[in-house]
Amino acid sequence: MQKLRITGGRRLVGEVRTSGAKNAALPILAASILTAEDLVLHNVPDLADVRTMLKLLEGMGVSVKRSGNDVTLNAGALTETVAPYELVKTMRASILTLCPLVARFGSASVSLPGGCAIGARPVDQHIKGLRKLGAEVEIEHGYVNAKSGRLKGARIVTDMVTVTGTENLMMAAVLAEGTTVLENAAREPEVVDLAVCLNAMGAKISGAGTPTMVIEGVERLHGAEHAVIADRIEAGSFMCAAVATQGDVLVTHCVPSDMEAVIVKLRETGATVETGADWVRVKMDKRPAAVSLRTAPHPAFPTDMQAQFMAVNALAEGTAHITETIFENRFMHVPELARMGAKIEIEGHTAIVHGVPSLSGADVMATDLRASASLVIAALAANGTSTVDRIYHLDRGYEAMEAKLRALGGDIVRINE
Ligand SMILES: CC(=O)N[C@H]1[C@@H](OP(=O)(O)OP(=O)(O)OC[C@H]2O[C@@H](n3ccc(=O)[nH]c3=O)[C@H](O)[C@@H]2O)O[C@H](CO)[C@@H](O)[C@@H]1O
Ligand SMILES: C=C(OP(=O)(O)O)C(=O)O
Repeated sequence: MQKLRITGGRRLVGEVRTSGAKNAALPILAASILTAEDLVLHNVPDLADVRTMLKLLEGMGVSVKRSGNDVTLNAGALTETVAPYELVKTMRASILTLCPLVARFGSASVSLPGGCAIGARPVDQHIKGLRKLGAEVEIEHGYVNAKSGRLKGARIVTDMVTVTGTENLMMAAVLAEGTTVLENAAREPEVVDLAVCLNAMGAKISGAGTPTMVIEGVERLHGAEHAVIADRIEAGSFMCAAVATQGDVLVTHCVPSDMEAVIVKLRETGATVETGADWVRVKMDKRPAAVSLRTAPHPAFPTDMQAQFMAVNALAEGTAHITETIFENRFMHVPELARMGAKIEIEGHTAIVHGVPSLSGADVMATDLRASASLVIAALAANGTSTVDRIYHLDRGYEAMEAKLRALGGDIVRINE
């Protein structure tokens, strides 16, 4: 089992390049199903989840050529419209193959992803929306089985803002007959990136990035070339690490305007945050001030940055209230941070973090993707050595994280134990 061994107490200083966004790359890879022509993608991060999505698509008959961060997909010979449980259970984003399969082939059988460590994560809104577009959808033996002729445009209002739901339904609507209006659509930059890619493939989507998207269906999509946007969560994780270690880090190749809520909170810690067109520099020369926050859909503070900010608050001066409104069980990092000396109480959806002057290195266990990042940040700032176990969670979503942190001066190595 691989672990990270981290000896804390070193300021992170230097420059780090942001990778492509996992949460944009995965839906865009699934969009390759929508055309028989080549989809040429750049800036695709090398992550466990990306490898899983490519394996899933290859299993369906999609041809995949990969060279570094460039991937060319061709679904011209796709013959299999089943997403099996064995792959889906390792990556929820597999559900994103459902709507493109139904839209282009009129049938799909995709394993239900089920819950995961952070919450129940149902997909009822995807199913409801797909039915509204005219598909027959049944749940049988743990699979979502869908059938339809050509889908028909409709007005769909989701009960809540759902990122994957918006993405899936966009991919159904692009090939439907007539116009679809998606109300209460997610506004995340990754949703916008998918829309940009789909429009490059010939789709007619307007309003991406607003709560109302209008999608005029077309008969077919064609090939396209697209570069995946920067990973705002990876960039934000490095920014938190800079604050926690009282460092000075220039994060390049990112989109500061996609990270406004995070940048506001970083400034509240007392850090100096400068931004340019595609970079953010975070400088910190003192113990951070405690910063309260509440997660909510974009453009509010992202749930995917909650755990990393918890690590900063664990070391802060004062008490912070962190309220998680998206997932019912996204505080699994709390008991692990406590092993490092953090003082955190949980009351319902809120974690009350009483900052301590220093954390101490300990053996801790990652429970999910962003919890892993939180533990790494805490360990980089702690006195002494920590080991972070179960880093396969981290490898799902961070490209070369330990190499990037080492280049900033962090004492971090991957060990096999
Ligand atoms: C709005 C939001 O912040 N979404 C986050 C969510 O996206 P992800 O797409 O995984 O989750 P959704 O946005 O779909 O879910 C938002 C909320 O709606 C609920 N829901 C969703 C779909 C559905 O059919 N039924 C239903 O009840 C979920 O349980 C959750 O409480 O997790 C990702 C990974 O951490 C984050 O990158 C996204 O920022
Ligand atoms: C939890 C995450 O991913 P997923 O939705 O793939 O589980 C995440 O990106 O933080």
